[in-house]
Amino acid sequence: MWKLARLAASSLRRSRRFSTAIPGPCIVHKRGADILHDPWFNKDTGFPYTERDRLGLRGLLPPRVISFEQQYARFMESYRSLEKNTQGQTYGVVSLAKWRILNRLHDRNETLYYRVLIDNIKDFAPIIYTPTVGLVCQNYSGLFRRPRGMYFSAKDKGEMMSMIYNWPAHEVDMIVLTDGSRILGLGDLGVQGIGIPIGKLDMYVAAAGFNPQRVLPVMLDVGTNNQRLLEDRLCEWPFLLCDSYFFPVFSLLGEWWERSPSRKIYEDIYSHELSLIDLGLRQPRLEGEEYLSIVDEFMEAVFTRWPKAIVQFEDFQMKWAFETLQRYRKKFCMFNDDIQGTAGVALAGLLGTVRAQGRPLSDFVKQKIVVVGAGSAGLGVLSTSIQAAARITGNDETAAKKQFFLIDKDGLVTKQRKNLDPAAAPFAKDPAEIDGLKEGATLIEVVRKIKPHVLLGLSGVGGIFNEEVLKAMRESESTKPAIFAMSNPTMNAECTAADAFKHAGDDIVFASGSPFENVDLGNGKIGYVNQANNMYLFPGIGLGTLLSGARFITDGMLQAAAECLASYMTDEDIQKGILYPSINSIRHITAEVGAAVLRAAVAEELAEGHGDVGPRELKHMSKEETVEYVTRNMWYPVYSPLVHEK
Ligand SMILES: NC(=O)c1ccc[n+]([C@@H]2O[C@H](COP(=O)([O-])OP(=O)(O)OC[C@H]3O[C@@H](n4cnc5c(N)ncnc54)[C@H](O)[C@@H]3O)[C@@H](O)[C@H]2O)c1
Ligand SMILES: O=C(O)C[C@H](O)C(=O)O
Ligand SMILES: [Mg+2]
Repeated sequence: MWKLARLAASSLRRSRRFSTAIPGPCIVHKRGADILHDPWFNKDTGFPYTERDRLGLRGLLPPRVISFEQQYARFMESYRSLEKNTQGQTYGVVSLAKWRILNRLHDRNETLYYRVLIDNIKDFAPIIYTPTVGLVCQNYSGLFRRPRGMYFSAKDKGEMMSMIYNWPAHEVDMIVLTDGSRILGLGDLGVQGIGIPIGKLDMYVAAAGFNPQRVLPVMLDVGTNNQRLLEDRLCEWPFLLCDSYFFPVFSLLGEWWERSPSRKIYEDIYSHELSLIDLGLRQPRLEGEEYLSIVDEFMEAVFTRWPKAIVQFEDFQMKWAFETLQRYRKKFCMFNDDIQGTAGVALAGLLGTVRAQGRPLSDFVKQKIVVVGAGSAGLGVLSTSIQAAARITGNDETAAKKQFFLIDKDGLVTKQRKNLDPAAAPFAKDPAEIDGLKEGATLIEVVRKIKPHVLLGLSGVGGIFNEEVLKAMRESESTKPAIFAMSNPTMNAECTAADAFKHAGDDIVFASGSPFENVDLGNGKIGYVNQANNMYLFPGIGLGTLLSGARFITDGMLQAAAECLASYMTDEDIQKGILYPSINSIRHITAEVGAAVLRAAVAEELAEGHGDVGPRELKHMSKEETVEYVTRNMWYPVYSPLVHEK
């Protein structure tokens, strides 16, 4: 099946790439230079002469017409030479340089950008998405050149219903929204968190074929509690306003400069282009009702203008992640990716680890799983996995819960915990169940005592699966212990792939949220690295929901997505420790996931249809026809003839 999937994916790519079919026209309401400056329609030197005439472009471009294929080759050539020229430089310098060259293309010509992204997704996903997107967010104010998406701030209260009409597209299918309060494992980055919705939506376009003209990244700026951003270094050190090229001049000031507190800041700015001015509101985050009233107003505005849009909540701190999910999930078409998308991807991986041991899925309930991190992601994984275990055995959730152990920053979570977080309470252990372990037991104590089959990290703390913990996993009761270091970005991963294989042994299954290279174990053996990242599900959840026309995203639809991913891999691959498909076939897996979500919506009688395809037609589609329908509806970047209409 896996081979078939790959073949299908590559033949889809090939046929599209060399297709001679003439794409349908695209109506534009602008002419001349306005078109050249609009990345949705711009073709750079690719405008044919007839189009140059029709659109008033004659003379605005050099005379030679360059084909799409030539433009593509030219871009890839510059990208490869940038790779060559930055060899030996630090990760930060190289990856930001790569991000910049891609971002410039994104800002100029989206058709070409998405084509190079789709065709080179394995190389480019780590740049436009995790992990580089984390570095981009950290430096966003400094990297900012052109706005992308929309910004709604606490200052816009009462205005959002009209502001939403400032967005130029008539239709929007998918919105990714953040308030910047928990960006990957990097904490509160305020307005700079906008990089995350942009990166997620790039994946929506690349993996699910959303039309880039119908997606919208949104930042809800309600302030920040990040002291560094609040202090706004520009105001503290006004003389730093001068251009960074003056840095060498400052160096001439000798010892005074050496001792100056500004020096470090200036060096940061000079060497990494760090921002001097944060672009967000300089106020502490709104809390309580004030906060919720802003989100309420935004949601009302969105669904008033685009009643069929879908909103993905992304990287909200835990308290608001749970609260907003409960508040809106039965009112609007929305989901929280960190809670629900992550849970499905993790569950698919956990079921894979049972198969990797050559055991039937019913043995899932016999696996002992330690989850490290009791935040939105960790708790989402726990509740979804417990529900799945209960379904598999037909037992109730109380029985299923016994196999899971939860650890947070204060150690093992038990019912004896003072100020136990209500969200974590359902997973807190009874002292009678933990046989000798105490409330707050450390990670190493828990691993030594429990000898878990799986150690799964969603703590955001880099390196906490240290040598001692990984070595203790050698005593696991599993024949193939699994280590999931799911925190992002790379620096925040609980361990590296190399360390996991080195300390826990060659016979483990390894997955991480950010990509690592496979590990050479010697003697021709390879330690496979899986990327357990919600990117395997959110694009399909969004696409399946859109095409079904469902007004809500139910647990049943999410469960269908997770089950589809879990059954995607062959036993042969799973035995090798490969739990998820290669990112190269992300469009194929997304079509399957999208179809599964759509069918679940149909089964729950929620599907209202999309475009010309009504609920009855959806209902009568076979499984294969649904996959084909979803695939056919994926946007693919080709230059369409532009037709001007006033
Ligand atoms: N791979 C993926 O698809 C994926 C998806 C979602 C989140 N994540 C990552 O998971 C991490 C956590 O996300 P979140 O939304 O749950 O964050 P969160 O802030 O809501 O939760 C973090 C949790 O980790 C716990 N923690 C902190 N220090 C700890 C320590 N030393 N030992 C044990 N636990 C500790 C905290 O108590 C808290 O419960 C982030 O790095 C994020 O990037 C990955
Ligand atoms: O953004 C990612 O790469 C995954 C996840 O949503 C996260 O918050 O870490
Ligand atoms: Mg996230």
